[in-house]
Amino acid sequence: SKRSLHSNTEQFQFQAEVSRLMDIIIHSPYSNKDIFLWELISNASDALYQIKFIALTDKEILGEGDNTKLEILIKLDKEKRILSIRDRGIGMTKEDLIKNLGTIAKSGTSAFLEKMQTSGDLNLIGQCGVGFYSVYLVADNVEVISKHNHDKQHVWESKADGSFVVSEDTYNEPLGRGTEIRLHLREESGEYLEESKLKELVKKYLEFINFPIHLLASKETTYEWELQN
Ligand SMILES: COC(=O)c1c(O)cc(O)c(Cl)c1CCC(=O)Nc1cc(O)c(OC)cc1O
Repeated sequence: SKRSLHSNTEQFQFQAEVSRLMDIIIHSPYSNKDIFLWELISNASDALYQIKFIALTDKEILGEGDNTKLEILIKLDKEKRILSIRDRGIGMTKEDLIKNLGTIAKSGTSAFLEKMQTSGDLNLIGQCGVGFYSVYLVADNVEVISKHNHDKQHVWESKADGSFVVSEDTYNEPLGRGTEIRLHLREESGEYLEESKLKELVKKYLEFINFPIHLLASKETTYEWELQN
């Protein structure tokens, strides 16, 4: 197999429920795939709230410089067809990556899976904290890079064969703190590399998000929205 780009790579199997959920999502006739962006932006917002809450009593936890900027960055890389959503939230340790993205330990998830299988209503997905998996509506390969204050930076990557790998990240730029989701978009999902589409979607969600969102459309162009609230 392809030599891994990272050092000490470990391979894991998705929990059975996760594989089933991914199959439902990948094969869902679901027309409105836009929900993946909402799920990622709201996960980023949750992670930013978590670090902001801890910082109320522990000022040092934010570090200094860029690490103190509680914001969400969306980057479009048209050449590589990668859409990435980055936050400086609390981030995840290696164990968090394995637990949070490999198992759906949430209670009632299997009941939810049944309901969604029949109703096909993917909008429910955010209810059980499994909104992350909506990325498979638009991406065939997903990398999650994360840096938590209590661990080194790691990268999680899902494989087409239903497994995933977690490695120490000796390759990507240091995040400082937080998580970056890198979506290798499917052939038919190129619309999510268009600035106009992203601007329209981000504007729609802005009223629900209490952190700045920056869209880095290309090396030259960055869009910043002042907070609506
Ligand atoms: C801490 O959350 C994150 O680092 C994070 C983020 O900043 C942006 C994202 O798009 C995502 Cl997906 C995450 C991870 C969120 C997550 O999956 N949390 C999570 C999931 C679980 O199944 C769980 O059950 C034990 C606990 C979780 O925190």
